[in-house]
Amino acid sequence: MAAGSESKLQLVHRHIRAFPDFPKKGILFRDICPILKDAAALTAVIDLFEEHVRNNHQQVDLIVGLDARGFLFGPLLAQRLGIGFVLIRKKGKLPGATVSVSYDLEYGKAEAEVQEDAVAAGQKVLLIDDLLATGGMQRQVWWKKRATRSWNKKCDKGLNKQDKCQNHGKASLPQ
Ligand SMILES: O=P(O)(O)OC[C@H]1O[C@H](OP(=O)(O)OP(=O)(O)O)[C@H](O)[C@@H]1O
Ligand SMILES: Nc1ncnc2[nH]cnc12
Repeated sequence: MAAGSESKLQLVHRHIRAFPDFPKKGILFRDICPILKDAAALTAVIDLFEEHVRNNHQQVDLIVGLDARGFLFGPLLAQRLGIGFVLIRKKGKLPGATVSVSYDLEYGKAEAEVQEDAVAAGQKVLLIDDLLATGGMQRQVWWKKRATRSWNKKCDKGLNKQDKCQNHGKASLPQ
C-alpha cells in the first residue's frame, strides 16, 4: 500500500469510536459518526474506497447502498466513480414493484427491499455499507440468489452461465 494510503487509513481508524454494550450487552458498537463530522476523514474514506474499486474491479456499473449507513458513503463513492447509486431500503419504504429479503443482524432481524427495475440485465454492482459484523446483511441481500429472484432472472438473460451473478468477494478498509 502506498504511504499516502496508509496515513489515510490511520486517519479513518482514529475516527471510529467503540461503545461497549450498545445497543445490547455484549455488542461492541463501532460508531462512524466522527468520520462524517471530519471533512479530512470523510475524504480519506472515499479516497480509499475509490482506490480499492479502481484497483480491484475492472467494471462496476452501479454502487448499491444498504439502509441506512450505506447511504452515507455510497452516493459519495458513486459520484467519484461517475456511476449511479441504488438504494436497498428497510421494508415498506420504496414505491413500485420491489423484491425483499429477511436477514439476521449481529443484534436482531431486519427485512430489506430493492426496486425490481433498479439493476438492468448484465450490470455489475458493488455493495457498500459502513460496517461488516456477521456479514448477514450482505450475504442475504446479494450472495444468496433466492432473495433476489428478479435480479437473477435479469442476470440470467444478460450473462453467460459461468458468469451468472458472480460474487467477486468482499473487502473492508480498517480490519
Ligand atoms: O454484518 P451484519 O451482521 O449484517 O451487520 C452490519 C449491518 O448492521 C448495521 O445496520 P443496521 O440495520 O443495524 O442499522 P442502520 O439502519 O443504522 O444502518 C450496519 O450498518 C450494517 O448494515
Ligand atoms: N458492532 C456493530 N457496530 C456498529 N453497527 C453495527 N451493526 C451491527 N453490528 C454493529
